[in-house]
Amino acid sequence: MSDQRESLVHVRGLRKSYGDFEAVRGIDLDVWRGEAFGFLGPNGAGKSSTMRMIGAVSPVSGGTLKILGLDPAADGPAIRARLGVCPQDDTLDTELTVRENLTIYGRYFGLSRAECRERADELLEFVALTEKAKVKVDELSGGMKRRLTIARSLVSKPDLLLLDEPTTGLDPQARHLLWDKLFRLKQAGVTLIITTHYMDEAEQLCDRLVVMDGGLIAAEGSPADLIRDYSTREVTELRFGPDVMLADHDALAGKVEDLAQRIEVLPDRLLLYTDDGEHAVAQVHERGLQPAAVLVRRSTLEDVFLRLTGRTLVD
Ligand SMILES: Nc1ncnc2c1ncn2[C@@H]1O[C@H](COP(=O)(O)OP(=O)(O)OP(=O)(O)O)[C@@H](O)[C@H]1O
Repeated sequence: MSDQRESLVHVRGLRKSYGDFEAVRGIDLDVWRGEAFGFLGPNGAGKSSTMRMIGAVSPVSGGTLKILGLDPAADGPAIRARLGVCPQDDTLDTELTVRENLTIYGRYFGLSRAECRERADELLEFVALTEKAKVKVDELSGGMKRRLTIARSLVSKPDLLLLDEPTTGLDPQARHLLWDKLFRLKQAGVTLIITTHYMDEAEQLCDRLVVMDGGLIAAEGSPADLIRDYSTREVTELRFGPDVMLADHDALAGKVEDLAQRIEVLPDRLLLYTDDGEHAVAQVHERGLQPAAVLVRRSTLEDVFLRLTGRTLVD
């Protein structure tokens, strides 16, 4: 059967070096039209380096990269004209009003003044900033600035939108509002590529993602696939005070390890990976263990990451 999907970003053996240091060490992936694709990984994993190469603003050190079917070494300007980019740091013009930030960008993309005004109004409404149109950017909250940056990246009606850690530094309410906007864009058919070190963000937004660590891809799949392949249905957390854990680390782990398919020992908790959390809890009590708190929860991408790398995502 032939593959009907259109690869907007085609990556094979991609590498990025800074001097002697290799930040991206040979990765393979495809981003298909219409999906929301995520790069999940801790600080320094190589997500931004990969994103900058996909944005055609940082040269490739090795391997193959095609963006919208074009080679960034030869067709950088043509690629950049067709992408929307929302960088990690806000790069808005603080001297200008909210609206002017959009209209100026429209002019840059060759829209007429009337088209710029129309597009700016449409986008301000989409990101819920119509009431702030005449305000200077300096006066906006962090969440509003992020929404304006996203609006700006949409001025040229791109097929592919790159978002580098879109919600880092935002409060929970601002994050949820932004997720809602990104979700609507996805529904409208915009292909999204998102880097994040928040597992909940990856779970909420991404159809498919790669877990990156140390410049390599540790795993790839949908959030549900990754959880199925690399974790159990449930996780039982046994929380202890730090003093107990430090003193009885191995002894505690030894008392419960046969109850689970896998256990993880964290500074304040033991994690028991089993499909039946309630059963594990009953056994723990039967064995006379007295954790300060017990929690049975479903597995998340954080558990996948811990399994793959032995580390938590946000240390
Ligand atoms: N311009 C540069 N020169 C030298 N080293 C760099 C440069 N940019 C990134 N690095 C290094 O490359 C590694 C990967 O960085 P990168 O920013 O791609 O990771 P990341 O996964 O995006 O992390 P973060 O979440 O912190 O942005 C890090 O060790 C970083 O210090």
